[in-house]
Amino acid sequence: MTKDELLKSVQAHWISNLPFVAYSKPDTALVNAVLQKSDQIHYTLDFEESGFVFAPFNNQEETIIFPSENSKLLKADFVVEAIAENTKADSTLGDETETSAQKQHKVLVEKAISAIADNKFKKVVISREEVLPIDEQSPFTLFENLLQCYPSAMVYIWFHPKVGLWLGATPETLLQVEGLRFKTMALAGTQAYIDTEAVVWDAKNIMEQQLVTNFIEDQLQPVVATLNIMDAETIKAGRLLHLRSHISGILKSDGNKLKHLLQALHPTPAVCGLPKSEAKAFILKNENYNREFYAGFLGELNLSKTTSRNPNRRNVENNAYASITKLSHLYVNLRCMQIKQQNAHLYVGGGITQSSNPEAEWEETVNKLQTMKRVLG
Ligand SMILES: C=C(O[C@@H]1C=C(C(=O)O)C=C[C@H]1O)C(=O)O
Repeated sequence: MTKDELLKSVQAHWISNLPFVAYSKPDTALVNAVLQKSDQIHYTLDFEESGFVFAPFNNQEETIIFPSENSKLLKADFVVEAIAENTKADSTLGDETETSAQKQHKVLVEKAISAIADNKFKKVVISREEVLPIDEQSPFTLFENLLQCYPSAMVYIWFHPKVGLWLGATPETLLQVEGLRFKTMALAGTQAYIDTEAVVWDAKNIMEQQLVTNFIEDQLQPVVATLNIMDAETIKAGRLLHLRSHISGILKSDGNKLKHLLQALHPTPAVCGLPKSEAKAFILKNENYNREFYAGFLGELNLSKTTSRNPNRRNVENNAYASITKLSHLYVNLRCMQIKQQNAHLYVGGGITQSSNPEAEWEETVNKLQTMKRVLG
């Protein structure tokens, strides 16, 4: 199946008002689609089912799943035709809108800095929503633009008639598990990409990313048999740079319940703060909008992968040794937007610590918003 054929099937599903997701995982030339056969909303409670999940930021709320058994799965190869990333002009808003949004954001950042000074918490991620008209653009054109622009991101378009239509290109893995092996990352710290990845990071960004690494380490320690944490490295995501530490290891055989791992990790201080419950309470009370699925997570849950222990021996006896491994690849829902009527609702945030500067934090959100604005044309 070609990418165009896949997208045609997905669009037909959309026109029939049925739930679907189409996505491409980082650095793969493959688009997948999951087409749910009815418009029912299924929730996962124990993360034991197989399917595609879409979880809100607020971990007290339920996670939607398109169960594999109720869905049709499609796959197609595609070729990234050109890196269109630098070809589109940045769009800007009128001054007036920008000024009031800017003021509101800075007031909230100042409030967060005061709360940190009062020892209420150490870090909190403050975010905002920006609404832009999209005129007649089809969400599928936006999805194709995202695929072209961000081959190293998890790019998706997700729809449920009772929930909404979301698109994104996220650089952040929440958790990958294959059998007992797992991978995650501590991603935080941001600066604009200006021609080079060989940059120096200031103490604020280094500390911000270290807090995320420490949190993940503490949360995983009780459930892992081995844990490897790599040194932080600079990575490019669109026209931004972040600090990232790869974290991997092997889960204890009795500690691999995904539900518990996800409860331990989500939401990480990369999108919420530290300590988690205090930061989350501050966000829910003070942000000027509802995050819904922004800073939640999404991806494949418990897909089956059959591995033969000895692929060279094609005999009957060998089949007895084939084993089924469960595979989950989950990503944090960042650099995303929701389409409502003819508007795109863009979501963006940044980590606030004691040494944050409100003006610089505003600029950071403006830079991050370009990831989505670039594909809006
Ligand atoms: C919260 C976002 O990004 C997160 C926050 C970052 C930061 O504060 O520097 C960097 C990467 C992400 O972990 C976002 O893009 O909205």
